Amino acid sequence: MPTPVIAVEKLNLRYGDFHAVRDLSFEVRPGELYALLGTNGAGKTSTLEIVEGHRTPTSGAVRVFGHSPRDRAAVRPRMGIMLQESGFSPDLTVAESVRLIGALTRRDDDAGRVLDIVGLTRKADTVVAQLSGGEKRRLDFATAVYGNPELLFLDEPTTGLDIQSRDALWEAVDRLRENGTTIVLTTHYLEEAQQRADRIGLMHRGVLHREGTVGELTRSLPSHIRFRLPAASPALPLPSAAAGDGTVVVETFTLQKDLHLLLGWAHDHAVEFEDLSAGATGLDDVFRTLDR
Ligand SMILES: Nc1ncnc2c1ncn2[C@@H]1O[C@H](COP(=O)(O)OP(=O)(O)OP(=O)(O)O)[C@@H](O)[C@H]1O
Repeated sequence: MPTPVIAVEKLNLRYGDFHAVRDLSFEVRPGELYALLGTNGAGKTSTLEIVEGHRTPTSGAVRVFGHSPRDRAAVRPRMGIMLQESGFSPDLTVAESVRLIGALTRRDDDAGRVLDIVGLTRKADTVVAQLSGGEKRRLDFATAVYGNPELLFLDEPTTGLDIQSRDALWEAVDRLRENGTTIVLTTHYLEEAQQRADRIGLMHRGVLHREGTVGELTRSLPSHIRFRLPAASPALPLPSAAAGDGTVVVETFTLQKDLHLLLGWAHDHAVEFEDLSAGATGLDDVFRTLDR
């Protein structure tokens, strides 16, 4: 097993009396996209702030590239950070902001190159105060990827972005991954994590509730087949439940087989299913199993 890029062991964080992160342990391996997901207030941002070196834990061990995250000289040049809220100076231009933050990372790059990635070339001379919310997010991303960091933190990167900007952002992430960049992602857009994460850590109330690939997290939950039946249909060949709106729901761990059986039955009985849908279990189903 290669040395992890991030190693977190028995991390605890208290805000006064409030125990926000409890005995959290996880590793992020070289080149993987690790999604730290969870419910509101689960402790994701607090955890990332510690790993990024912005916050001191109450107890526990954190290593980034084998160093303490507080060892700025060793760690900062190797990581790019896209925070949830940007801290740009409103009266600097877009290009000046990139150059300033780029200089702080001590990585070399060209401001024009990263602005091109996020489609902000035409705004290079605009002051930050005049950017839209989505443009500020894109500027955030541009500064995070300045100099192709080995480790990239993306904290809810696509919130407020239109579909073209989202696609452009993920395309840029894909290119970084081809070069071996390790990514840590938090997002509430579960389908983004479902499509892209190599592994997922699922946090709830300060605890790492579950961890694994999407397959590992969803395997223990059934898939659903949903449809409406015309009045006076014969009895179904499978156990089913009725949802409040009259939809019939079949829960199954063998989706393809049961769907085949149902469609064959419908054909034999000349029954037309209305609003038929069949879906594999998603991360959203896993989230719904967490109590509030
Ligand atoms: N500075 C602070 N002082 C006191 N409590 C805090 C502070 N920052 C965060 N908290 C609390 O710690 C908990 C974890 O917050 P955190 O921002 O890490 O959660 P999160 O998982 O990122 O949530 P979200 O998905 O809503 O962004 C929350 O209950 C929050 O209210």
